[in-house]
Formats: sequence, structure tokens, C-alpha cells
Amino acid sequence: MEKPEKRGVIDTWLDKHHSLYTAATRHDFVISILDGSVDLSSFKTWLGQDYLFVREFAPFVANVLIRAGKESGETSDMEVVLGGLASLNDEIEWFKSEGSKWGVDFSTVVAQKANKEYRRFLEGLMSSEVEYGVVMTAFWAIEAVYQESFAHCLENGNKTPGELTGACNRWGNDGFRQYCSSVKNIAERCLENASGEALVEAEDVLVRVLEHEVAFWEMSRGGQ
Ligand SMILES: Cc1ncc(CO)c(N)n1
Repeated sequence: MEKPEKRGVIDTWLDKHHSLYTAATRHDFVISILDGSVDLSSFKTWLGQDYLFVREFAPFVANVLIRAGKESGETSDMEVVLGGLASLNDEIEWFKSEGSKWGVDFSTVVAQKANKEYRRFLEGLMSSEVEYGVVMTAFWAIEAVYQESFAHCLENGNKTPGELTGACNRWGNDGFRQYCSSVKNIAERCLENASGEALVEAEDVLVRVLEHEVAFWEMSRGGQ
């Protein structure tokens, strides 16, 4: 069951960092998918880079799952994260079929700088020194940027090319939106009881996710 949205500390941070949040969720690349002007070489670059990202993101989510089992005190946390991990399984299959559809050979794709830096950041979050609520905040932000971005591409009046609606549906669908909302509720619940220090860290991690997401979209310009 989806809980009603209530404004918590994350929404306060999103207001405070509004222009960065918009940069991450309304990037030119996303807008180009929405208005149909997307350059297919950009799409292929994004596809190859994101495939590599997701292969690192899955172990990160597995780490979140372990922590949800051990540290959360709420049995439902683990179920929410497990659902996310299960959808990553489908996602990797989806990437593979898109790769063959677009002629992108993932075995030859090399991770670009922004991708490597984002993956290094994820590794840092897997340290047991990072509090569960901080990890959950990052996890939510990573998923939410894609949800917001691709849901925007599905809005009325879009001119998204038919062959790209699969990508938009993958992250823009209603089930994924509800899943993000569940992850956000978990993060908010943890942050309600967090120390001042953990709150500072969670806000910092949120900002850094948004920065990494912007840099990630930027790679699509290179058309490597
Ligand atoms: C860069 C990036 N951020 C988030 C996701 C998933 O939510 C993804 N697949 N790639």
C-alpha cells in the first residue's frame, strides 16, 4: 500500500537544492527524448554507459538489501529493496536486448570518467560506516532521478520517438513511481530519528547523487 505523501526533510532539501534537482531531472538529453529531437548516437552512448552503471548498481542494491535485513527493524524495508533488486534483473535483460536492437556491443563499451566516478561513489556508500538512513537517502535519489526524468517523457503532448518509449516506460511507469515513493518513506522514517551529524551527511549524499546524475547525462553529449 502506498502511504500518503507527507512533507519530510527530503522535500525540504529538494526545495533548497531545487535548481540542481531540476538539472538532474530535466536534462537536455531527457528533454530531447521528450521533444523527439534526440540524437541517436547520444542515446546509444547513454545506453552503453548505463548498462555498465547498472552492473555496479546491482551489487550496491544487494548491499542495501543486506542492511535492510539487519538494521532496519521494519520487515517491510527488505521486501521493498528486494523488489528493486528483482527489477534490476529484468533491467539487465532489457539492456541486452536494446543493445542488440541498436547495435551497441557492450563488451567493447569503456566506462567514461563520470561513470567511473559515480561507481566509486557507490562503493563508498557500501562501507559499514555510512548510516542506513544515509544509504537509503542515496538509494532513493538514484532511483527517483530516473523515475522523474522518464515519467516526464511520457507526459501528454510528448513527441518521444516510438522506439524510445520502452526506455521511458521502464522508469516512468506507475509501479516504479510507487516503488520510489516506498523507498522515500523508508529514508524519511530513518531520518526522523537520525542524529544531526547523519542529517548533514544525508543532505550531502543527496546533493552528490544529483551532481553525479547531471554528469552522467552529460556523457551523452560526447557521443563516444
Ligand atoms: C545513472 C543512473 N541512475 C539511476 C539509474 C536507475 O534508477 C540508472 N539506471 N542509471
